Amino acid sequence: MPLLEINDLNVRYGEIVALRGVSFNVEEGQVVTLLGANGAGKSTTLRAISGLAKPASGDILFDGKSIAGLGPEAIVRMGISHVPEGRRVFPGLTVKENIMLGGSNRKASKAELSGEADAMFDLFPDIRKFSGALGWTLSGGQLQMVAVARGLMAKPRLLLLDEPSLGLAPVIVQAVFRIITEIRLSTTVLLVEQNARMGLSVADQGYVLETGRIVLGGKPEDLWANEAIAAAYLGGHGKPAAGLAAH
Ligand SMILES: Nc1ncnc2c1ncn2[C@@H]1O[C@H](COP(=O)(O)OP(=O)(O)OP(=O)(O)O)[C@@H](O)[C@H]1O
Repeated sequence: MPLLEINDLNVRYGEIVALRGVSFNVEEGQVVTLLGANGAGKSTTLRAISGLAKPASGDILFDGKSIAGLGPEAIVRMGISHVPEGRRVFPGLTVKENIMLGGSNRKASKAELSGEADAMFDLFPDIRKFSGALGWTLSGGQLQMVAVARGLMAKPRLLLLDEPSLGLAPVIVQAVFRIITEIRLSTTVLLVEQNARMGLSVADQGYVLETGRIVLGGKPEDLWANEAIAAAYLGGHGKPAAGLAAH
C-alpha cells in the first residue's frame, strides 16, 4: 500500500480550478518530485494534502485512511509535515525556539524538544551559530534551513517541501539538496520544485503538472529523455533548454 495515494483530486479557489483530476502515489521511503511552471498547481497539491486547501472532489489516502477535508492540525498529528514556500520564521524567537515550534504537535516535553532541536544543528551546521540568538539576520538559505528543521521536528512520516531552492544561490541550493538526501534516509518526501535538474536529482519518481493536470510522470531518467519536461518549463513550446538536454 502506498504511504500517500491521491485519487482524481480536484481543488478550486472560487471560480479558479487549480487542480483537475490529479492522481499519483508516494511509496514509503521514496522522494517524489512535482515539477511545473508557476501556477501549475504544485503548491495547491501540497496544500490539499496538509489540509490548507479543501478538495472539491477526489480523495487523499494517507496510510490507507482518507484525510481529504480534515483540518491541518489533525493531519500534522497523523504524521504529515508541510514546509511551505516563503520560509516564515518568527523574529521574536531565537532560531532554536523557531525550530522547536515544529514539535508542538507531539507529546514530547520541552526538554526532549530542546535536545532534538540541538541535534538538528548536526544536519544544519550552517545555522548552529544562530541557535540562541535573538535579533538574528539570516540569509535566504539559512531561513530555508530553519524552515526545514522545523518541519522535521514534527517527526513526520511524510515531509512536504515547497520549493526549497526558490531564490537561493546555486551553491546554497546544493547545500539544501544535500540535506534532502540525508532526510530521505528516514523520511518519505514529496517535493515541489521549479528547478527540474535539482528536483529530479534526488527523486525516485517525478510528475509534471501543467495548468492543474499531471501531464507526465515517471522515473527521473525517463523524464529527462522526454522533451515534454523541457516544454513544461518553457511554456509548452517544446524547445528543450540547453541545461536540461545536457543532463
Ligand atoms: N489563494 C488563492 N486564491 C485564488 N487562486 C489561487 C490561490 N492560490 C493559488 N491560486 C491559483 O491556483 C492555481 C495554482 O496555483 P499554485 O500556487 O498551486 O501553483 P504552483 O504550481 O504552486 O505555482 P507557484 O510556483 O507560483 O506557487 C493558479 O492559477 C493560482 O493563480
